[in-house]
Amino acid sequence: MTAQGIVAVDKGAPPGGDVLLRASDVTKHYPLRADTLSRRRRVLRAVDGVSLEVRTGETLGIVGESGCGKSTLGRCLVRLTELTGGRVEFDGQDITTLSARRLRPVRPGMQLVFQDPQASLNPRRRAGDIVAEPLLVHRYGDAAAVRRRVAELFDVVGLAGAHLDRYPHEFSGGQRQRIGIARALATAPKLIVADEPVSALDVSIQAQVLNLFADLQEEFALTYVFIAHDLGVVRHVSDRIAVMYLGEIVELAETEALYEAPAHPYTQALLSAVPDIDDGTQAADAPRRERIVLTGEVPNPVDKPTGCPFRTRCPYARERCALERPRLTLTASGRHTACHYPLTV
Ligand SMILES: Nc1ncnc2c1ncn2[C@@H]1O[C@H](COP(=O)(O)OP(=O)(O)OP(=O)(O)O)[C@@H](O)[C@H]1O
Repeated sequence: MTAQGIVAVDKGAPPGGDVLLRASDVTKHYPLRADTLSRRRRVLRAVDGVSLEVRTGETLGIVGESGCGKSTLGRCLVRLTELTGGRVEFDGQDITTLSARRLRPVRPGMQLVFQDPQASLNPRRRAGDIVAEPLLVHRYGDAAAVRRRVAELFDVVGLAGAHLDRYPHEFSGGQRQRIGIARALATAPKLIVADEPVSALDVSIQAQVLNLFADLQEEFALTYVFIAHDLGVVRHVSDRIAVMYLGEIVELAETEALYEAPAHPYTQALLSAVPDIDDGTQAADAPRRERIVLTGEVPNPVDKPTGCPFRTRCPYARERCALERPRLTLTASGRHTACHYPLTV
């Protein structure tokens, strides 16, 4: 157990499986009302040119401060949000522009678990009906088969014996999230995008739900995209981590490499704000991180800085950073970073 009560999951080397999900230059821009004076159409760049791959069986963590576009990206990846540009391939199929009818057989394979089980479960529906819904939508079988499957799913998420005819408010927060997970598992997905699945829960419950995610991954060979703002949480579940800032990925690396030697100044600053967690693996004389306090506000995604999006807060910014947008590129140490002057090469 760590100081946070989270059992450290040894993920070992990231599975070198096939690519299950590939995002290429994904953008999601929200148009704002036209400015009456200039008549300029302004857009909010929630996701701004994201490319990434998720391999079968791995967990890709996505971290970043509130508003950086994590949820929007997660929804784009499973096409719950229409993309403004770019492309998403899932299981070898380009799903970017599939019609609702053509998307229907693809949907069971990719599911979303939401942050707030209170808000994402219909309060007027019984727990059993909530979990049965995707089975009915995707015509799983007759009523008896659906009932059996629902009972099996409750068992799988650790709610064996729970009253299926109770309403969400009759369950605890952790139990409600287990119901959300059971609903996501109902259609036997390959991919689960979990959007801050534990941030609404007490710390002691967080550990249990994170361990459930780990067990389910092993049992059902699941692939996860795990979105969180909490770097401590994401470290314990992820094989690789993508760090987002203002709608862009600024660094993508294997978890330990990222924590040991961040290449992007933003990652370095984020990590420096995380208290060192004693999970028994650190040497007693291991150096402590120096806290880097970023000055200035996160810029508005409507008026992003020219060049590097982070340059207005970057302690190392130089002239080139204002002129040229750095692309996410592979460095010699095997990580991807979008920085003209990475800290680790
Ligand atoms: N439907 C929408 N219409 C307009 N703007 C939106 C919409 N959804 C999100 N945004 C904006 O897009 C940006 C990214 O939001 P998003 O929720 O994806 O970020 P996030 O990193 O998940 O933040 P949080 O952790 O707070 O949920 C924000 O500036 C947000 O205000």
